[in-house]
Amino acid sequence: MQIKLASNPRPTEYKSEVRNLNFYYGEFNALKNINMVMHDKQITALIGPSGCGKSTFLRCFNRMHDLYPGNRYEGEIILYPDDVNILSLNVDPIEVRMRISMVFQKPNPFPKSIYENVAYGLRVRGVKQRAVLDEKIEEALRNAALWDEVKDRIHQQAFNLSGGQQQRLCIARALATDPEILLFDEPTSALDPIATASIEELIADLKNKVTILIVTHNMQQAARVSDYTAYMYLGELIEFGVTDTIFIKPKNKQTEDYITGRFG
Ligand SMILES: Nc1ncnc2c1ncn2[C@@H]1O[C@H](COP(=O)(O)OP(=O)(O)OP(=O)(O)O)[C@@H](O)[C@H]1O
Repeated sequence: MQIKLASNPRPTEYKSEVRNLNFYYGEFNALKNINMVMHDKQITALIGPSGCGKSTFLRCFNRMHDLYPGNRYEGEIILYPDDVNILSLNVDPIEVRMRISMVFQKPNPFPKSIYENVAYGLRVRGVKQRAVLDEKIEEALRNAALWDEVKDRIHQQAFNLSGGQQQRLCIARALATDPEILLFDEPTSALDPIATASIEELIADLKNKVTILIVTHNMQQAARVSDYTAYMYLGELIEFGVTDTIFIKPKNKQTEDYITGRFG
């Protein structure tokens, strides 16, 4: 369906704008004509029943699908302020992934020290000076609310950390290279309630620094952390709007049925 955007859109308020996006796994049309905006330094949640296309949509933003043959995009994902269509064949997916980082469902640190995990992306970008690395790593760990817990054992194996700490380490790793957008694919589904609460708190704090798109199965989580919510069903974007409106007074019956647990 066509989503009506603000009548006088001011792109400076947007970090990204999705225009007529279709995505195909081979012949299968997994995303159908999606139109949506992402507001700058705000949190947008993607919700909807299993298989509706949330992860597929999220993965378009860092061109993850390019890694597999037979996948095809149509339409545009515009990144502001420079107005670049990140799906364009002229745009290098590696460039896109420098600007748009992803945190996965299960914490996936590398089999390296805490320090080297966070240093990884910086080293790929050619940062060599020890003082610069030290400074950037401390900043990223502080921003991921992990510094105080690890500062005395920063050269120890990342696998020694708890699940929640490992996920915060993955967030620090993603933050170290100063991305403009952070993508989260169900970042707390493998964590206990206490670790989940600390990650949610962290995500809420991060929006001062970065624009966030988060896929979650957990509607309470979407309601707690996000500013905007998109409800998807069978590859379509059914409704998009301010989170409070979507949860309290959705316009679409399908959204309402899902939110109230009558469906899905
Ligand atoms: N690699 C693939 N090849 C073919 N079809 C796929 C592939 N990955 C996902 N799909 C299909 O695309 C549709 C959307 O899947 P997707 O994983 O994006 O949904 P989702 O909303 O994230 O689901 P969940 O909440 O269960 O993780 C589903 O019908 C799924 O079966």
